[in-house]
Amino acid sequence: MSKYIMSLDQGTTSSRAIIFNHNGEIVAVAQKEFTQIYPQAGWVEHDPLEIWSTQLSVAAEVIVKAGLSATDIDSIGITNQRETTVIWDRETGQPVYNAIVWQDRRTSAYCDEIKAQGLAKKIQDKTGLIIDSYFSATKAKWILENVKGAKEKAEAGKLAFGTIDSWLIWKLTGAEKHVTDVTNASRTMIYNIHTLAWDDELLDLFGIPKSMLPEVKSSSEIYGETAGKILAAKIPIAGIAGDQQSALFGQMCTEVGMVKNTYGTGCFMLMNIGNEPKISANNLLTTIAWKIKDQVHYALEGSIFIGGAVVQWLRDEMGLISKSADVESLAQKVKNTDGVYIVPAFAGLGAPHWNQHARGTITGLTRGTNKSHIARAALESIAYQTMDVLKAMEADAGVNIAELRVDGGATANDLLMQFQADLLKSKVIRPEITEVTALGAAYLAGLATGFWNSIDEIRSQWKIDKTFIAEEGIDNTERIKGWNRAIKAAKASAED
Ligand SMILES: Nc1ncnc2c1ncn2[C@@H]1O[C@H](COP(=O)(O)OP(=O)(O)O)[C@@H](O)[C@H]1O
Ligand SMILES: O=P(O)(O)OC[C@H](O)CO
Repeated sequence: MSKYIMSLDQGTTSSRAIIFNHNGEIVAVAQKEFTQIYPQAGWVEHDPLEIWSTQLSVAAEVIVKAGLSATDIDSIGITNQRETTVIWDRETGQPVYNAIVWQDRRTSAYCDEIKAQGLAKKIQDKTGLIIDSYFSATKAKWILENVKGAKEKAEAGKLAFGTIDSWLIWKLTGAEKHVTDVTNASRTMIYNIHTLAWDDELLDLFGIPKSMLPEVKSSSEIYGETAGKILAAKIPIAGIAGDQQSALFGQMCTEVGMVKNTYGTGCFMLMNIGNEPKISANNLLTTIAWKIKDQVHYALEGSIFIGGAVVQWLRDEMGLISKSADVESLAQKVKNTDGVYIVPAFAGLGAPHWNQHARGTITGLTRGTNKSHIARAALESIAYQTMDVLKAMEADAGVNIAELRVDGGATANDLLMQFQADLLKSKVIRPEITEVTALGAAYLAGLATGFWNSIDEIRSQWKIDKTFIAEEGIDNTERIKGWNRAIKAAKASAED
């Protein structure tokens, strides 16, 4: 029996490949960043061919790094940045346009239009989603309407639509398989999460021909195998999940009520809500967590567009730090922000505010404000946004969330994690393996091939690195007031 699983983690800023052993431990990692394309304000694109070439090269590299050969790999799990939309020509395999990234806001005005037509409830009831340019449907519509000849070709069945998982599998299988899984489909705004089918009425609304769409599969099954010489052996592809759902699974939030928050470029909090797709009354999304065999699990999700990216902004645009990790020591030089708040609404505000036009805002500046206050306010903004989502989730679920499992790059920051625990008054639990996104997809693949026999077998692999507990006696009333004032200011620019 082969002893390893390879996870391909295609993220917003980099393509990664990680090899895990049977104990769920990391054997090797390879990573490549790729180009972010900003054609105009609010637009974000990726070159699908660069996504493919970086992903393929890290897959080959990680096998060598681990000292293995392709035949040692039992199967591949794929996890990906979600919503990002690729449309390609079935015959030539060439994308007809760059991938339009989840952060891209070009379809905001159209989204406002369909909201004004009163479609919000219908769309949320069917898809679990809140109308926003974040999701794939309006991005696909934009490509079909703005790329010359695309609409006609699509109608003639010559084009294929896919989220990044579909695109990678199409490439990995040598144009054999055009598939996706339920988790990715549930981010498109054209997939009915109750009937588990593409929704004809919504396809009509967005002008997307059904013939373009991938076949929707479960998250854990053998979809196909790598073609020819792509990886020096034919390896089954056996797991797919959008990266946030994959992290929920990798965190082993397999019981109803368990919650994780991933602190990466954005922050994404998901709660397992079991087998019924409860629609949020508090501006959260309902999404599919995974489907294993015939069992569908749903999740409530709060998506925050700018999380760790506010630290990148301090580094790249403000020049206050030279590497992300330096934000902690800079912020630690002051005891508090002295009343300064940053609302990093650089791409509007996601959950629970859903304001496409809000702008990033700094409030509370005084003559004495220095770099450290700004660094601290930037870090705290990640925690405050998380608090807003958690409160909405508690209201929806009617429970007190006493424990939050955390992962992602910014969880390395102890100052942030402690502040988060203080603010939420919940336990913030960081596991030993923070690469849970990749691990989740590896588990899904390994469960399909029999590499692992059951969820019970893998549950014990999840281990705590550190638990952050709120300091006793902290009163958050004043600082939360200040945050709410700052949020108002960020929204005010949209009202004008
Ligand atoms: N020590 C740190 N403190 C705060 N943020 C950090 C730290 N280290 C990394 N980050 C942030 O974490 C993000 C990267 O996390 P990662 O999980 O790799 O994200 P993604 O998968 O979205 O690319 C970056 O936005 C970076 O600024
Ligand atoms: O690539 P990440 O980790 O920033 O995740 C992006 C999310 O999937 C967007 O919904």
